[in-house]
Amino acid sequence: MSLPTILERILVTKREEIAAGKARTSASELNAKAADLPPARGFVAALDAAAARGPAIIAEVKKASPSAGVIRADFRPADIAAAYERGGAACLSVLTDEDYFQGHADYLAQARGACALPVLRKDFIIDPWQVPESRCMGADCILLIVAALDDEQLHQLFGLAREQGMDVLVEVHDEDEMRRALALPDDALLGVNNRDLHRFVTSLDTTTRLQAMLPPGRMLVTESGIRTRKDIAGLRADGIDAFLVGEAFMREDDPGQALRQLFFDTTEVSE
Ligand SMILES: O=C(O)c1ccccc1NCC(=O)[C@H](O)[C@H](O)COP(=O)(O)O
Repeated sequence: MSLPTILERILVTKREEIAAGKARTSASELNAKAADLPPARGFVAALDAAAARGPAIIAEVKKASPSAGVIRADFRPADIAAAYERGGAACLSVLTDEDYFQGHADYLAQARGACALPVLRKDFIIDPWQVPESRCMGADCILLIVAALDDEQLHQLFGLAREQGMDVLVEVHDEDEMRRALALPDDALLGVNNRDLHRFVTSLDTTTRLQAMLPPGRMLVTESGIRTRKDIAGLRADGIDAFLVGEAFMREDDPGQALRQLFFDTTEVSE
């Protein structure tokens, strides 16, 4: 019998966390609270606007990960968000999972409160209860990981998020998942995660391979393992407009400056 993947382990914990959350706050309470909130910031609109000028960057606020352990010990989400905005990010991604990423719902609120950028809640959304929960946290966009959902759940969660005014980043790892994602309405933002969830290794070729399945002109976000200007030049040459980057920024003293240098500095560097 093969060992469970990290995703399978995360989902076991997530189901327990959701059950505990539901015992504290009902879906109807969350829905009532969400109905009183101001409109979400347009996540896809911000990416589209940025992509019209150059690469569109989703900059991730990430303290730790299962593959890397603690990435940034001095972790101040508000300062990081402000730095990312100065550095030219189009949007933010904030990890809210506590057990595997040392994230927190408060980090999303702190990051969003420190800038004007739309914010993705990067977590493992598998239950309808988490949709208004995300909206109440301040999320402008949620992540749906195709590998974690059957088709019925995928379409249901997508529809609920759109009803609540949030955008949705739909993440795939392979051809079969991409086919399933393409069956969603066209306003689904598609992302390819380059990280293999069995071995943790990242391969940017995954993006190149799966991008070939998209209709021309459809935006694709490449996620994970983007570290160098050479990586970016290769993906740009393949027509990729949108990049989700965490670790490469978070290991630097000034993550915003790191973003600017990696994506927008025109000075030559040898890599
Ligand atoms: O980062 C991990 O170790 C990880 C493990 C299992 C599931 C998801 C994981 N990461 C979430 C992400 O998708 C990344 O945080 C995001 O794409 C940024 O990646 P990177 O630039 O490599 O930090």
